[in-house]
Formats: sequence, structure tokens, C-alpha cells
Amino acid sequence: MNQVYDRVALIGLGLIASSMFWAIKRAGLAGEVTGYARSPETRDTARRIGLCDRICDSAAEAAEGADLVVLCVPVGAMGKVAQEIGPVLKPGATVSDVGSVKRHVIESVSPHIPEGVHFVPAHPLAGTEHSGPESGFAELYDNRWCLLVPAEGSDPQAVANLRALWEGMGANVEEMDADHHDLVLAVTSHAPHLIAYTMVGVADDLRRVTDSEVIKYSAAGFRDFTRIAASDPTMWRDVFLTNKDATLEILGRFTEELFALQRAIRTGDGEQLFDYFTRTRAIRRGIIEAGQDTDAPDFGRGKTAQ
Ligand SMILES: NC(=O)c1ccc[n+]([C@@H]2O[C@H](COP(=O)([O-])OP(=O)(O)OC[C@H]3O[C@@H](n4cnc5c(N)ncnc54)[C@H](O)[C@@H]3O)[C@@H](O)[C@H]2O)c1
Ligand SMILES: O=C(O)C(=O)C[C@]1(C(=O)O)C=C[C@@H](O)C=C1
Repeated sequence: MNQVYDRVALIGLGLIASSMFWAIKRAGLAGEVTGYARSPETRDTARRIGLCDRICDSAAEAAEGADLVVLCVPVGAMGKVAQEIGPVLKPGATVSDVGSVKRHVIESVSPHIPEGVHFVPAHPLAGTEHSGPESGFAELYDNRWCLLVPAEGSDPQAVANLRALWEGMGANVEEMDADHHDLVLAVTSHAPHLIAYTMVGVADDLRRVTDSEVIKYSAAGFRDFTRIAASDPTMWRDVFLTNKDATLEILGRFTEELFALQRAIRTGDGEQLFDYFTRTRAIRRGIIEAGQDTDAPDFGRGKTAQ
């Protein structure tokens, strides 16, 4: 038995929480897992599929007496949920979250954490385009990163327990500062999602204008864009609204590079295009050679690694 906590509460029962539940059960990391979702339909679904040991009808009921409460709701809802559970939190308990943005979550949740309760924010770098209580699976976190973002002076035991939980769920854990996290994720996740949303929107507009079959005959790269662009609208609206500065910074840089490539195409500067693509190909090769590509999509692996 690898039990880390007697009682864990999961608030918001979507992809991330349901995957946590199955991964916790797989490894026996908690004695009991309680759960709460805002909509009665989601709570009914959770009960039907056996998600959580006990489904509660309020966030406070689920959190009361828990040793760890994990907020698994969209980033924009974290503060409100923290306010609801604050008064019932057990002294010595830990509150964590899984939000894709960290500075905003820290600022909106911290004021509601009572004295004697630890707050250790976290972010698993794993997901799919699916959402809801039926989308989770126990393997989601296997061999993926989970970043912990503890404040300076956080209780070392609370941080160590949360680390043990994520490692028990299969993840590799590292600690990171909140602002650095938000900038890194703006590059690796947030801006790419916005670009995918835009590219799919452009293709859709074009389809309407020309009545051609842009989507039907789309190649693998574009199909990957459509997968990403199918991600949950509420989650991603909140990500962009709450990681505004870092995302705008990266989009500014992206636009400058795009204009430079656009200009190279217009002026026929093949050397500039070739040099640019050679540099980006080397980056991909470096990732593969360093063994950091844990789930490379098939279109990339063989060809660029040679
Ligand atoms: N999906 C991903 O790829 C991914 C990856 C890492 C982290 N995250 C983060 O995890 C969190 C949850 O994402 P998800 O993919 O599980 O989303 P999801 O849409 O599958 O689930 C979110 C759940 O929260 C509930 N909810 C929404 N507002 C609520 C509120 N005010 N009170 C109570 N419940 C509420 C929804 O009904 C839903 O059940 C988000 O903060 C997201 O940024 C997502
Ligand atoms: O694999 C996917 O579908 C994801 O988009 C997962 C992904 C990512 O960008 O890598 C999305 C949001 C997160 O906060 C963490 C992981």
C-alpha cells in the first residue's frame, strides 16, 4: 500500500480530476476520495461510473475533513471555489490545484486559505482535447511532468506529500516559480493553442468562401491542429484571460517571426527560409536525442531523428 493521504477531495470532475481519481485508485494513494461537481448531471454521471468513493452535493461537503483538496475547475473559477471551501478546511490540510496558469490562481485562491492550511499549487503537463467526467483514464499522467509551484517558506512536508501523490500517479515532478511557469507555458502550450484555434478558424472561413474541401483533405499536421482546437472553450478562454501578459509577449514575438518569414516568401529569399527550417529541425532532433519526447506523434519520430 502506497497511501499518501487518508482523504482526498477533488472539486470539479472533468478530465483532470477523473484521471487523478483512476490514477490514485490504481496505486492505492488515498484511503477515500470524495468528489464534487457543480452540475447535478455531472454528479449523476460520476455516481453511475463509480468516479470517486463518495460524491457530495457541495464543494464544502467534499472538502470537509479532507487531508488534500485539489481544485480541478477552470482557472477563472478557482477563487470562487476556494472561498466556498475555506471555512471548512481542516487545520494541517493541504489545498492544491491543477490550473494551467499559476500566478492568477495563487492570487485568487490564497486569500481564502485559512491560517494553518497549506497551499501548494500544481500543474500536470498532460491532457487531451476531451473534457468531462467520462474522459479520464488512469494512465494520463504516466511519464508526464507535473510542476509544483510552492511559495517560499511552504511547509516541506506538505510539498513532499503532494510530490509523492503525483509521482504515485506516474508523473515526474519538478518545482518552478509561478511567473516563470506562466511564461514557459505561454510558449509551449498557450500560444500554440491560440495558433491552432486560429488556423482551424481560417480553414473553416476558407471552406465557406470557396466551398472547397479544406478539412476533408487536410494533411496530418492540420488534423493535429483540429484536435487541439477541439479543446474545452471555457478552460481556454480562462487561460488567455488570466495569462494575458505572457501570452501577449509570446504572440508579439511570434508575429514578428511570422512577418519575417512572410517577407522571405514574398521576396523569394530561399536561403532565409532554409536556414530557419534547418534551425527548427535541429531543435526537434535535440529533443528526441535527449530522450525528452515521451509521446511523439508518429509523423515526427522516424523522419527527423535520423
Ligand atoms: N485539459 C487539459 O489538457 C488540462 C491539462 C492540465 C491542466 N488543466 C487544468 O485543469 C483544470 C480542469 O480542466 P479539465 O480539462 O479537467 O476540464 P473539464 O472541462 O473536463 O472539467 C472541469 C470541471 O469543472 C467544473 N466546473 C466549472 N466551473 C465550476 C465551478 N465554478 N464550480 C465547480 N465546478 C466547476 C465543470 O463542470 C467540469 O466538471 C483547468 O484549470 C485546466 O486549466 C487542463
Ligand atoms: O495534449 C493536449 O491535448 C494538451 O493540450 C495538453 C496541454 C498541453 O498544452 O500540452 C494543455 C494544457 C495544459 O495545461 C497542459 C497540457
